[in-house]
Amino acid sequence: MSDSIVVQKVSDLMNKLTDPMVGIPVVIAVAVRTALLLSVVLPYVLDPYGFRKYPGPFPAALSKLWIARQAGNGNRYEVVHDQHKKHGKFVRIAPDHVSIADHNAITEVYGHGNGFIKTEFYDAFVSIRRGLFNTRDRAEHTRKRKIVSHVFSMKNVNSFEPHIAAAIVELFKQWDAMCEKAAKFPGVDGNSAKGRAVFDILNWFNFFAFDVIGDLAFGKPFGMIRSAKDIAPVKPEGSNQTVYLPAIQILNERGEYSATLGLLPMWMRPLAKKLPWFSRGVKSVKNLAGIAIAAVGERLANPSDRDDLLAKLQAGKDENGQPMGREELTAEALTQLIAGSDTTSNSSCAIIYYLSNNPRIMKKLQDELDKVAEEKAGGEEVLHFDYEEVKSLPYLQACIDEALRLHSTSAIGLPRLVPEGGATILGEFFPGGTTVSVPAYTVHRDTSVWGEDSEQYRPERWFERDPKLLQSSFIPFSYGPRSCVGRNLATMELALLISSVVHRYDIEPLEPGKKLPTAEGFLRKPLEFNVAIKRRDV
Ligand code: HEM
Repeated sequence: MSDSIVVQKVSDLMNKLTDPMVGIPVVIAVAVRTALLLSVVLPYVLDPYGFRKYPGPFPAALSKLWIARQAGNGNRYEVVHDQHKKHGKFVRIAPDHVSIADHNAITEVYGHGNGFIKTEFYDAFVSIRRGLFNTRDRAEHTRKRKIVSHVFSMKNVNSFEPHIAAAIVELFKQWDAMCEKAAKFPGVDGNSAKGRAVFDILNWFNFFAFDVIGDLAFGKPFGMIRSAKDIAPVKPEGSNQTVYLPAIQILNERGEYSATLGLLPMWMRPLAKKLPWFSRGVKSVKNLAGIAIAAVGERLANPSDRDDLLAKLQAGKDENGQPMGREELTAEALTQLIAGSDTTSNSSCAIIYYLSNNPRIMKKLQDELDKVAEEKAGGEEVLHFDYEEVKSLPYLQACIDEALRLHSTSAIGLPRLVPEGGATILGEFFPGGTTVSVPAYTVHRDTSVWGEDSEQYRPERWFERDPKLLQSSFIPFSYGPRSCVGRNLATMELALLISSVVHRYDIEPLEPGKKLPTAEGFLRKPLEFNVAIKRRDV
């Protein structure tokens, strides 16, 4: 696009934006318009990063507001994906940000020792104080990561298994009761008439994930499965009173708010927080912190000899032998709650969505699990599996991975700052201080890696294609020094929950073939998934 057309387009835009300034002295209106115009057009025309050559939506080249708007609409991953389909592997999604949809860029952007750090996008996620997830400083991150990665070593994670198993037992008590009721009192409509219990399985997976992380990170489950309610004790910052609030809803609101705020220029953020939509988000951030303050406070006031994540965080020491203080401990426990709850429940929901919509695959997985159950109990009832029994089942793992690939709860390109001196990625030079990202949703659909049917849910592809290539293109937990520290725990939780659910219940979608409705904050979240279930005859 020629520079004069750009100036004209932007000028029209600015005129529209500043129209309401009726009544403001003409001189001021003109000055404001000119300042806005120059701040947007000059960088475009001067092209200091050499980014004008990259295709993408025109407003994205002018201002960060374009990408912030996509995030606010809840489908940034999809809009960026469509741009890549249209333009290829490089797309400019903000004046200083290029999205690179190529698996070969993953190690270059996210790998160890490359010097790329998290951008100021992550500042919008800070509450109480910086935790492992939103710390940007490299030295501070290394210090925290040393303490926390020890907590999630395979040996430690194995000691968490009884807490997960207890939550599965609790969940099945509720589901069994609903199944029994539905079988005894078949309803008049299609599914309950068949003696199936009908419910939104996403809700239950949320209750499950919150109870597990509450149990591990705060010393006891929130009791959501038992009460079948989204409710948790909260001590708002600066208050001594405990109130009860919907934690899952608060977490969702906070994710949407932070993921949008983080895309606005720094100077705009304090102003944006005054707008009604954002001010609700500010409240959610405070309330979420209040959950950690209440829970950690209670645990510290009543020390226990429990062997859980909080105990291990308390015992953890940095390289100087220093443990974390109370505030840091609370912030890290909060980080685990945020990072380890709806990531797991969204993924569990997506896995069951794909399995129940593909009866052939579900049956094949059930056959694999029935064999294990037979070996374990010789025909007696198996309430749930142990990790040792399911961790190496090839088809189970392929079913889980295939759903993580397609759903990608972390779907956006996680933004990283190019280090001083710049970097060359896939032959293209990116100056220091610019932002690059590799979008998981798009990389997970690359037909040259996953096959022409990459949009299909087909676990068999994991046995047919080059395993090295697939693994190097599979980033549900990201990659490198900032990849998911809780991956071992998440892998165990998913394997235990999915194997046990699929073995015990026959699950049908209430509306077969219906697209899973999603909305994206920081994560791509399913909105609901209604199923009709009954106990299997096993
Ligand atoms: C299926 C479940 C999960 C998925 C898909 C997932 C995915 C991810 C991804 C993509 C990142 C990188 C985020 C970024 O760079 O912005 C991440 C980081 C992180 N995850 Fe997970 N996660 C899961 C479960 C968990 C669990 C169970 C925990 C802990 C209880 C956890 C704790 C963390 C933490 C603390 C970080 C920040 C690590 C750092 O910056 O050093 N995650 N996770």
